[in-house]
Amino acid sequence: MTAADKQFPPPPILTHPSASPPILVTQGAEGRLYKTTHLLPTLPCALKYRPPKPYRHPALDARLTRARISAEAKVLERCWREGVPVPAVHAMDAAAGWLAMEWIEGVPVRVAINAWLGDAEGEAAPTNEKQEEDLVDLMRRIGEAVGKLHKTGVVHGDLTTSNMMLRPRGSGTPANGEPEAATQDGRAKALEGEVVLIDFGLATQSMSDEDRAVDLYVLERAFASTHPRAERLFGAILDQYKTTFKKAPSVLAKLEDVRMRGRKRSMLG
Ligand SMILES: Nc1ncnc2c1ncn2[C@@H]1O[C@H](COP(=O)(O)OP(=O)(O)OP(=O)(O)O)[C@@H](O)[C@H]1O
Repeated sequence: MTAADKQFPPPPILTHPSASPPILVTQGAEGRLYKTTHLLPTLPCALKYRPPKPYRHPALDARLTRARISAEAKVLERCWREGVPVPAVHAMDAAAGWLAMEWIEGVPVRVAINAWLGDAEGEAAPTNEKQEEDLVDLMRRIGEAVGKLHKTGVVHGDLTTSNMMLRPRGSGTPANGEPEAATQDGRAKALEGEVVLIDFGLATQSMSDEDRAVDLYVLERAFASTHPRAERLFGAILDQYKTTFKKAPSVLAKLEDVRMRGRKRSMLG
């Protein structure tokens, strides 16, 4: 048990006899993410728990936590209903600060891309056009997922390749959960799978071109800094976004303005 667990023990749902012993996956400033099971010991689930914040007034803290958990669940449910690739919501108790959702197998897209590109410190893995097509294909799947999200009237608020999972199709999950990139065969397979968007903690319902353009801009900036070697391929995401979402042209025009503002800001320091 960590010091944080001692201060605010995990919610009772995690110690219910039907749950498997929870594994703490991440501990962020706002919350913790556990891997456990829900209802059946064979049904893995991701449980997001927002513990009380001792520095906030308890009444305000309770209200904020409840509102955030409910908002995240509502957005996820809306996306799920409309066929956007997101984890399904299994259960929640907003007042107790937790949300249980489908566990997505696979690795974050960030990890898959960087493993495929080769160790950032070392030499870039050699690629020919045919191999590069595998990466472009993944970029298209990202563009499609974001296009579907925006079509639904949701903006994510923190689009990065860490907030997308690459779920292997069928049951071909690598046993250790690591991306397969060591062999040529593994390398080809490392980029296969379905892109699933996660972490809707900052998501909002919005139909505005400006909000959608900012969502794309955040992704563009994050992509350039996380995958500088693949930055020149970012256009494939936007091309597929345009194919998936019919209102894309006005969003992409706005994206030009947002980029311009970004450049001005960085010139001013
Ligand atoms: N449904 C899921 N299935 C599998 N892994 C998940 C799932 N949700 C989250 N994860 C893993 O847990 C990590 C943290 O999750 P998430 O980003 O939602 O939490 P957080 O950053 O603490 O949330 P917030 O930004 O709302 O405070 C993710 O990067 C991912 O590796």
